[in-house]
Amino acid sequence: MYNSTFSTLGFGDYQEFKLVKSLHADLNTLWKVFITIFAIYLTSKYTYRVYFHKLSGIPGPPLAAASHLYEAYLNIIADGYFKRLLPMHRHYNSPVVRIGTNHVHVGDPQYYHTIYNSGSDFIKAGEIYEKLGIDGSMLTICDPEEHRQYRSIVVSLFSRKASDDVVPIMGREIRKAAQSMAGQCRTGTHTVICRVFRALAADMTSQLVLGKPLGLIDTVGVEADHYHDLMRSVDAFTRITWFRIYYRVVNWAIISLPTGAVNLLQPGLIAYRQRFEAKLQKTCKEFDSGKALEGRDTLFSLMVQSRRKVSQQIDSDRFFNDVVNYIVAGMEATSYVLTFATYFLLTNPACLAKMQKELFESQEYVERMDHREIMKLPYLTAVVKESLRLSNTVPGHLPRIVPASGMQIGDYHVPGGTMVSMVHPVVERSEEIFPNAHQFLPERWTGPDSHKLDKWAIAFSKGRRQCIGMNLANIQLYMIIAVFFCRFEMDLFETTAADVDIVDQFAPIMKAPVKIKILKDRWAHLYAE
Ligand code: HEM
Repeated sequence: MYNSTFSTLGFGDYQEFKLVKSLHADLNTLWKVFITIFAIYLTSKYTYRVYFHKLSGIPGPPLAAASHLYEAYLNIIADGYFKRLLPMHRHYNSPVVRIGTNHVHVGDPQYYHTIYNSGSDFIKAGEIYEKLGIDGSMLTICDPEEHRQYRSIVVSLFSRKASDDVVPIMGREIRKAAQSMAGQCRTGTHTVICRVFRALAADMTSQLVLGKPLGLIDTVGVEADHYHDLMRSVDAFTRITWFRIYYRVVNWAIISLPTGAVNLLQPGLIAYRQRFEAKLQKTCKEFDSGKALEGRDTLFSLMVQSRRKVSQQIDSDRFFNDVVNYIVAGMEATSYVLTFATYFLLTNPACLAKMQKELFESQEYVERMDHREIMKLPYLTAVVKESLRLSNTVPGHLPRIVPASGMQIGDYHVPGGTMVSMVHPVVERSEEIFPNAHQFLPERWTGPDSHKLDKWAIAFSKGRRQCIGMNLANIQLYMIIAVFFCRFEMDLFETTAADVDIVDQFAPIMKAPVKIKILKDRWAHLYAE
């Protein structure tokens, strides 16, 4: 009878019921043991990291010291860890705070040059840079000797002279962009200005690095929203940058994606890759057959010539990552500063009027796009410097590793091997260095003592790891601001201060795009058809 009862319950007989019951009890016990061990493990880890770790004497939020999840939450879900850092220094009243298990942040500008200047022994932190998913790109090379060798191969591409040589093509491209915006002026439509700047900057970077513009500017005015595939791809890439950094599996998963999925997520990227690979192969073949490489140097020719022996293979994945890094760094950083400059000028009519007066008085140079003369204009120079200062182009930490001897910060000794960072606003928003630091005041760069501030102009970073594209970026900033503001009377369109607040995706992303309307084309008569 018992057995029939057990069989109605789904068991063969009483013995089987007992067996399953004891198994169930064993599993329950096992589960409890597992949870207890796990809780002990977490508690000891927490206790060790917060109270006994070599950085435990440095103030900071205990959760940040205990786990990377604190930082991951703020970077992935909230607006970005960088927004919490300056308040943290105030809260703990300390020049150094512990912001991760093995990571401190310095909040006193006097240490900036120790960490980032030439001659500094603070090397880039591989823990962050090597996880960006762009292995082989200059930005991610952390070993100082490897970086020195690589940079010496390509540095001539980015010299002031090489950047000057790009100016005639830059002038042509700026004219094209301005013409398409003039068209919008006639139809009364608004422009998402960062997309025009992104197109210009991507084309200029590829002209400098690859010897030819990618042609993005030709789509401005053709595509209604100017949202080129390359921009979509870059946006898709940056959206997951923090996931890549914290969870390696994401990088692995992306590499393993089938072509169709990559095309969907990052439109056009595979086509670019094929194009660059074909060009690289062609350059290799030409060089290997003893043919002299013609024309101006490009990344292709320099990389091919730098191989230790003829026919040595170039790792195409790493080469492609390097190309992508140049284009993305050039496109995003430059367009971002230009967008901010536009916003600052359109919300500060007195500064705009002062700059325009100077531009109108030099209109012949601006029309001719004579960059040497344009770059001498004092108020425009001040506008460029102030826009660079306030736009916080690299919101992330720029982490470095403290050398073996350690570092003294105020009363605290930071041991060698610790990751140390300093976000740019520590310097760029310092009231001691830049009084009324949150205001857009180009005048601060024009006074008799203003040259002393140049030491604190750090938007491109300093030292050996300073931005290699600085010359090109500067020329673009001057030329584009000069031409657009001399030619057009513009106004913001449905754009507020909240829109230009930024989210840190390793690159800064504005909460909403800056939109403008062109009210008047002052040069319409020059370009009348
Ligand atoms: C206004 C525009 C720009 C700003 C504010 C800017 C800013 C910076 C900063 C702060 C760094 C240091 C990053 C770090 O230490 O992790 C950097 C590095 C770099 N930038 Fe730029 N950048 C700009 C434009 C460009 C352009 C136009 C290019 C390419 C042509 C470029 C290519 C690079 C590269 C390759 C690096 C890595 C250099 C190295 O590690 O040696 N950037 N940039």
